[in-house]
Amino acid sequence: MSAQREMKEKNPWHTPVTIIITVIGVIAIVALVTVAVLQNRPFPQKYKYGIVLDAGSSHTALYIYEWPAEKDNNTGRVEQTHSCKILVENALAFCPGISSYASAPSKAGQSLTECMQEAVQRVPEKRRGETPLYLGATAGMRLLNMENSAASDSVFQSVKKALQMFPFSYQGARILSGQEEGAFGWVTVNYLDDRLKQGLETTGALDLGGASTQISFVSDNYNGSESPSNSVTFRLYGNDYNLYTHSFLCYGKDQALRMTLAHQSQAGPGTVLDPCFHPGYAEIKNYSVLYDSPCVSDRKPQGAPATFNHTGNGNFLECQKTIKNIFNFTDCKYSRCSFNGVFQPLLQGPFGAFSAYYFVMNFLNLTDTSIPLDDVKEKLKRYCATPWNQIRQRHPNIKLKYLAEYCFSGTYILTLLTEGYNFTSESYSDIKFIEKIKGSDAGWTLGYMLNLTNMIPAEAPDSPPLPHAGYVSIVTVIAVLIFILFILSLRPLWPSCSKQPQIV
Ligand SMILES: Nc1ccn([C@@H]2O[C@H](COP(=O)(O)OP(=O)(O)OP(=O)(O)O)[C@@H](O)[C@H]2O)c(=O)n1
Ligand SMILES: [Ca+2]
Repeated sequence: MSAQREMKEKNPWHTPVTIIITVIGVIAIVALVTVAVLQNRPFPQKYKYGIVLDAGSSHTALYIYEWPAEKDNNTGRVEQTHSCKILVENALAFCPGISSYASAPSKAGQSLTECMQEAVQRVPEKRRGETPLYLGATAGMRLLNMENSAASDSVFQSVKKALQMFPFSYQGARILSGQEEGAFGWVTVNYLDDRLKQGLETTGALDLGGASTQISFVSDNYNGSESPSNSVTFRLYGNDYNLYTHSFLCYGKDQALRMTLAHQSQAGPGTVLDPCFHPGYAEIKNYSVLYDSPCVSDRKPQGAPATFNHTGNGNFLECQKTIKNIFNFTDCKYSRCSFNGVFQPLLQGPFGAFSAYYFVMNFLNLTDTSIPLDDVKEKLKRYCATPWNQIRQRHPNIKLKYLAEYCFSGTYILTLLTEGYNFTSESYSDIKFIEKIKGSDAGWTLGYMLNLTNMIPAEAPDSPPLPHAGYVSIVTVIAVLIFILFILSLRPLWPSCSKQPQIV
């Protein structure tokens, strides 16, 4: 025992100096790591907000987006946090967009109030003043503007007045061009999929609205020289994109239905036996309502009675034949065309098909594009041939107007994709019917806001060479190494083996 005590007494590690040095070393390392952690600690998340109103032909919807305040310019992080559908029903329009207020413009502004009040609740008070608010109108207002520009101006006046009453930073209300609508839909899809930031192959965008439809994609054999009006170029995160885009006005599903019906009603006044509606479907419809659109107004039959009897006979193949009549496949002055003499390069890459593409195919249980196209047609054939009273019984909760049109809409979608845009049995499986991507709705609104707020930089943003955790780990390792080196440097003071006392 006494030998042990003697050894302890002689051990230089137990001298006050080495103990003090060790304690100071440990304190220094702890202090260094604490400073590194605190200094680089991520700030508590603060968010910024942006609001976009999508004034479509058949409805208006409000979207709120948010992103971390300190990442304004670094993107990849803007997300939709809330959406609100403006629900108004009046006798004239089933679920009207702002263009249906042409005869009572003041109501257009009023119709937005409820969703705007919701937006006020959703955006924290101190952020409201800096939150940009945009309204973009699409094909419904394009058509109204063509038909009656004074009425279109009054609708915008009413909408502007209403929006300016709210505590946001109002940035304007305007009609988007078809090109913008197509291009921003493409930006949204690729942004949400993180394809732009990583420079990955992009996804094409297919948008089917009520009054227009857009197709946008990047094709290696398109540089914009053939048909420059279809070209949109972007530089995003250091990559150049040459996008092909086209918007077909009047080829949204509601206007396409009007055109198809107008074509059929030209056969003679009275009854229209429509293969795109179920057997047993019969409704008296008004000619003036059918022809109340610039898409069909020039075809209005002269001296026709006020109404016609719209009856269905549910025949997919006949329906497809009838729908083909609204496309012109003969005139093309380019190397290749989709339809109506519009240039379209070779289809390329995967496609995301959203809005009515999704609503309709989802209802019909046909969103799975791994099902061969022939089987999809077979299913639709059976669906169209199902009697109207059975369809009504099967879907008691779906509004009759929507329900009656799904056979037409499904057939129109397949016709547009295969005959119009030239998707084949093989390339059909490149299409994905989508509603949302990572919680945000697919559509032009997000791309529009990202563009107007300059939130997608042209060049790849500089990022710190190391992430926070990496930085802290490296500082810790270096500090520990320095400490070990220091201990090693005290080696001469270590007790040597030869001096070890013998225990007997
Ligand atoms: N659950 C839903 C919602 C909408 N629709 C229909 O889908 C079509 C397109 O809707 P939407 O994409 O909302 O069109 P808009 O944006 O209003 O029209 P546009 O883009 O042409 O201005 C409309 O015929 C609408 O009646 C549908 O069948 N089922
Ligand atoms: Ca739309």
